[in-house]
Amino acid sequence: MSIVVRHLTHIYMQGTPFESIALSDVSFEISAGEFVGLIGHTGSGKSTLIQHLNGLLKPTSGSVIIDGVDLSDKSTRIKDIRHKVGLVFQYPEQQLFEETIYKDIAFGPINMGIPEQRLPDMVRYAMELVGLDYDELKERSPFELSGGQRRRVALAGVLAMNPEILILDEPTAGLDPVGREALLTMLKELQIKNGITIIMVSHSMEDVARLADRIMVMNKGRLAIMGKPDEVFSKGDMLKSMGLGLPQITELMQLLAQRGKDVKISIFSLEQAVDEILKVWGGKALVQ
Ligand SMILES: Nc1ncnc2c1ncn2[C@@H]1O[C@H](COP(=O)(O)OP(=O)(O)OP(=O)(O)O)[C@@H](O)[C@H]1O
Repeated sequence: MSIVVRHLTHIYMQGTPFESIALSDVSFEISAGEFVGLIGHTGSGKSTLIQHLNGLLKPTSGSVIIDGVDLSDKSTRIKDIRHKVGLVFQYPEQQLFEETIYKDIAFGPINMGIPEQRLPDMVRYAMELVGLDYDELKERSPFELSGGQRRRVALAGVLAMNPEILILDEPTAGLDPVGREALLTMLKELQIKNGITIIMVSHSMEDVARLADRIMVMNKGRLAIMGKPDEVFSKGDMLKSMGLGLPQITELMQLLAQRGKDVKISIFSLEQAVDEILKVWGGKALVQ
């Protein structure tokens, strides 16, 4: 399911003294099955942008076309779009409210009018996708779980509606390192195994560099750069001028290159860096 955004502008409180241009002439396309990282300094327009992708916000001008359907067309049923495009806000676990995990995850499908006999299979499927054991957990209260597990329940609630596009606003915020890693691995698997298109807002250059096929960089309401991680992170000075940095491991490789070492600089993970360093130094100890 493709996403096409054309000349999208969004002005909050237009015509008042509080008017604020949050998005200005933003255009891009995302293909089905891509993992896109969305980065940008605070206030650059990321949240405003993602809320347009499932019709939660309406463009001041320009268009958003999901799978060939223009969300601004009068005939478009926004409810249908919301089932196809799952939006996971920051700290989604704060919106859990049912007494059991089962009821919380079934809430969306019930609202969609899914017949009751199909619900157990849908809830089981969604829980399996996020690595939660259906039989063990379905009757438990979400409030007995750890923060990371609660977030998985919230995510399962969105996945139960079988979205083709999943948009997440800083999904790892507030999780410990183990919880972060597990969640990111799970998202990558959702893309690879289930073919779900993923757009992930993140403040972590490391995470987007490692996971995203392409990265969008927002700056002051405009789409400043969109490209593969190596294209985006080759523009270090431009990123710096927007208050952003490079993944630390990329920076390390660039420093080695600047000091005359013949290393590849488009390196985004520790594993890649170790391989590259061992290749260049022939497996010998680096410090002798
Ligand atoms: N509901 C609103 N009413 C008025 N202005 C808003 C509203 N929401 C956002 N803005 C303004 O729009 C601009 C873009 O905000 P937005 O929340 O989209 O940025 P962001 O990149 O998601 O920021 P952050 O990283 O802090 O979440 C900012 O100048 C912000 O102050």
